Amino acid sequence: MTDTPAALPRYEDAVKRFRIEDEIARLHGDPATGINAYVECCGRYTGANRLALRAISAGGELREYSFDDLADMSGRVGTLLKSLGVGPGDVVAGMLPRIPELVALILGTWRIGAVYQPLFTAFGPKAVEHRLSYSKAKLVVTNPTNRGKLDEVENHPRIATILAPGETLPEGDTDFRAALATASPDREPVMRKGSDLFMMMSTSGTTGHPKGVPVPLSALTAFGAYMRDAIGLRPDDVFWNIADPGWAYGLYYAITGPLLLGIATTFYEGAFNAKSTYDIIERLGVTSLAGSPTAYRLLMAEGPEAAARVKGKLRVVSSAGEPLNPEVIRWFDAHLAAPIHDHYGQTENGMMVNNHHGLKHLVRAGSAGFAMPGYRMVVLDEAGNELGPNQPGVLAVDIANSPLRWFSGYHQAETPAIAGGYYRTGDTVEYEPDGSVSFIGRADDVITSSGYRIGPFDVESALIEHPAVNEAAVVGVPDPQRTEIVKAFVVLAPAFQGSEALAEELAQHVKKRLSAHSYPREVEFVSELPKTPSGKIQRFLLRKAEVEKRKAE
Ligand SMILES: CC(C)(COP(=O)(O)OP(=O)(O)OC[C@H]1O[C@@H](n2cnc3c(N)ncnc32)[C@H](O)[C@@H]1OP(=O)(O)O)[C@@H](O)C(=O)NCCC(=O)NCCSC(=O)CC(=O)O
Repeated sequence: MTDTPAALPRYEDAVKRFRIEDEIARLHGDPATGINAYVECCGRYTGANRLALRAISAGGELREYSFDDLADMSGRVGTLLKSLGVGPGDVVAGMLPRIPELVALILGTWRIGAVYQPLFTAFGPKAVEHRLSYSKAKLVVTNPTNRGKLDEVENHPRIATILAPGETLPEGDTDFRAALATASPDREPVMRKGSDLFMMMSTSGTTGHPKGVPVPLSALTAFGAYMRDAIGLRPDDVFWNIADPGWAYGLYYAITGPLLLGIATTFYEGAFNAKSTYDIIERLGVTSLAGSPTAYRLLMAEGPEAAARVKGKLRVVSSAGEPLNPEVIRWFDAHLAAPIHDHYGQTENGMMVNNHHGLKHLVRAGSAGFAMPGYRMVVLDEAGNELGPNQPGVLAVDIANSPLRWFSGYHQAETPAIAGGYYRTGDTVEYEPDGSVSFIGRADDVITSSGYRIGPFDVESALIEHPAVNEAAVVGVPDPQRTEIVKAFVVLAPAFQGSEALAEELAQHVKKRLSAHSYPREVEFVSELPKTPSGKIQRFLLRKAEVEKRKAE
């Protein structure tokens, strides 16, 4: 290790606060007894009629569930999974909206020592097929809205479907609700090691399809630390993280994190809009809100009158997924009287750089924040040397000196981001002498849109499936609402002519086949794409030209 740069004066402090071994020992008495995520997030809070979940249906009906209710439901899920042949280490996938059964499914999966894989409900068959093929999931649990997509997935595993009254069960499926009604709620948790997996996530990179991110049980320590130190969650908070649990921020910190601390979480089944968000904040008296800047910009766009009715209600607001604009910080202060703090993380390792609501000395307005205690974050040059303040480089985790770090490589795929004792995030940053970090951008072609991380290769692959498309290059272009939007440059097959109708058809094709959130909102037809002499598409040239074009407008 080179000298600790001045940027990280709080690093020793961090190591003292969080040693994974100490934390696991604290939670379990003796690490040799093992760990079970259901016990951590539910089992140990039963018997006190303690609130665990407020679930608001799409129609606005509020139902509350205690940890005891979730223990009962997840026990039944565990029994059902066992009867379907699922055992410790097997993967169970869930493609469900934010309904109480989703929490029961996740906890029940963990209870029997199995691994939960989220499938975002906006995914089309192509995105689902890829994820199920590498995870080798033994079962998918879904609902009728999403069930049809699985028919287009080759070699899909067994399916359990959650039916509403009056809906018919597709042939061969297990009726999830009916099976739970008769299953025993008594299910002894299967204890595992800290290095065993309990989630299988996925994330997009520049090249190839999304890769699996295996999450070991030891990550619970990091998830709890984020909730306590960065979100600053308190027992008296009414907490709502609006992120979808189909992705890391939602699964880690809308479900796992609050339940781990024994604090209730909130689900709203309906689609996001500013009005319903204000309604729910007012109705439940939400005091701690988490979500992405796009969601916050949409709240701003609703105007000060809409904000006025919840002004002063929010104690703290946390923002993740994209850099937070200073304008949002000012607006939240003026119209909601709420401190909104920027937090940074990735599916790999979770949140790592934050303005900590719970640690006031680790806040610097306008910056991305400080390394979370438990992580030693550094900035590296291309050769892998640690840089000092005010020098741009790649943000990285010093593996040996970050006790909360848990990511150790992609599922059955190379992980060039881990090398020389560091994990490189792929984000370009620099830091101030006080250790606060400022973001400059991505060091690769990954697109950040509405807080989602979108891999251009996936979108290009979906476009090329369309008969009109010969070649495609996909880049992120700046957008005031969504940070970036996906733009596709398309070279058409000879028999086709570019038109608005064809652009729309291509967008819809990607939306249906790949995912509703990653379709190109702009399509430009071009005669050729810029390439290197070896034939590699130079996306950065397209992006640069777009940025310049937009500046000139
Ligand atoms: C800010 C938002 C609430 C705004 O929601 P919107 O609905 O306006 O827009 P969107 O971008 O989600 O959706 C784009 C399009 O997909 C559609 N769509 C969205 N969800 C859908 C679903 N479940 N089923 C079918 N369609 C769906 C929308 O209607 C919309 O269509 P149309 O365009 O036709 O209107 C949302 O984008 C959001 O929650 N973003 C945060 C994402 C997030 O959690 N990021 C953290 C991940 S960070 C993380 O986990 C780390 C990592 O990434 O590695």
